[in-house]
Amino acid sequence: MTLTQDAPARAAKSGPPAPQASLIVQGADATGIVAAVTSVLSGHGANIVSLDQYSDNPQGGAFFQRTVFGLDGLRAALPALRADLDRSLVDEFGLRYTLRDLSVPKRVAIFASKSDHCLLDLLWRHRQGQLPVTVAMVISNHPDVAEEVRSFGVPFFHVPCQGSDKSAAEAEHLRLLQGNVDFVVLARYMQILSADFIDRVGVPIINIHHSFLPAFIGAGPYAKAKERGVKLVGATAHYVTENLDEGPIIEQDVVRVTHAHTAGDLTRRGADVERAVLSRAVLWHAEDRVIRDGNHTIVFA
Ligand SMILES: Nc1nc2c(c(=O)[nH]1)N[C@@H](CN(C=O)c1ccc(C(=O)N[C@@H](CCC(=O)O)C(=O)O)cc1)CN2
Repeated sequence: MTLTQDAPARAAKSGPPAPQASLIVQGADATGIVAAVTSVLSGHGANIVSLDQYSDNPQGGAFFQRTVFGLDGLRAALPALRADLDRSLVDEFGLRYTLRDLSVPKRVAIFASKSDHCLLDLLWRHRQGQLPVTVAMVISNHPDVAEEVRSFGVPFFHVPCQGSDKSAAEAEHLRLLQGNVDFVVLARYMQILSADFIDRVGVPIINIHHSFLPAFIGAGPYAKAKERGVKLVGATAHYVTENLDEGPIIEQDVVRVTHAHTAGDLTRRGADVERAVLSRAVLWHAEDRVIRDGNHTIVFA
């Protein structure tokens, strides 16, 4: 007869849940990193809520880890936590890390042009509480969506951008953003950003491209897809670099189409995919689930 003794039920902590933070670690893989992270966190009385890790080579390559932990008195503890993480992860292992209080949502600026489906989808999801961000503003090179954006209580700025010289528009963008956002989203914004702007804005920029990259880079992908006779159309959310539509991919998806679909049908079917892909990418970025590694990403979704 086997007697089993259930472990005594641990009494759940009463009161509000402890504030949570994300700790993102990346760098050269080595033995002992996980132990170092958990040792620092436990030494401060933190409770690990989730921990995801990826090493790209068992023989020693790159190390990526996302940890979410809860800690009462988190805000006051952050300086001492950083000091211990600096000593352990940076000085001992030569790693990079970010530590962020998840109760402070990232601030995002959304850029749009005439197609408004991705923009309005993000604003609707945000109003529903599905996107843990603060929408700081919407900027568009067309005035069409001004009233709808303002109906969500979000500031709207019309910054015209015609012709090849975009320097005046980009200068105005930088003035509006003025270091007051944590990332930018291009929600079908149809202007190519200069390398100078990308450098000076200084925060990640997420774009939704309306094709399953690397197919059909650039403008008019649905017309190109119809011409090619594809059986799938898709969308790709990626970080923006100066190389058009070639930045690190965050998320993709596709939908089936047939010979009977017109280019307009492809556009309409693709729009649903664009909205879903962009909202997932924005959510994952907002929750520190995406780690950039050169022109690739590691996504702990
Ligand atoms: N530096 C980058 N800028 C932008 C990227 C990028 O990856 N790197 N993505 C684009 C979005 N995009 C496709 O998803 C795209 C937008 C616009 C064009 C384009 O040819 N635009 C013309 C003007 C078109 C117009 O005025 O209607 C241009 O800018 O000269 C191609 C692809 C956003 N920017």
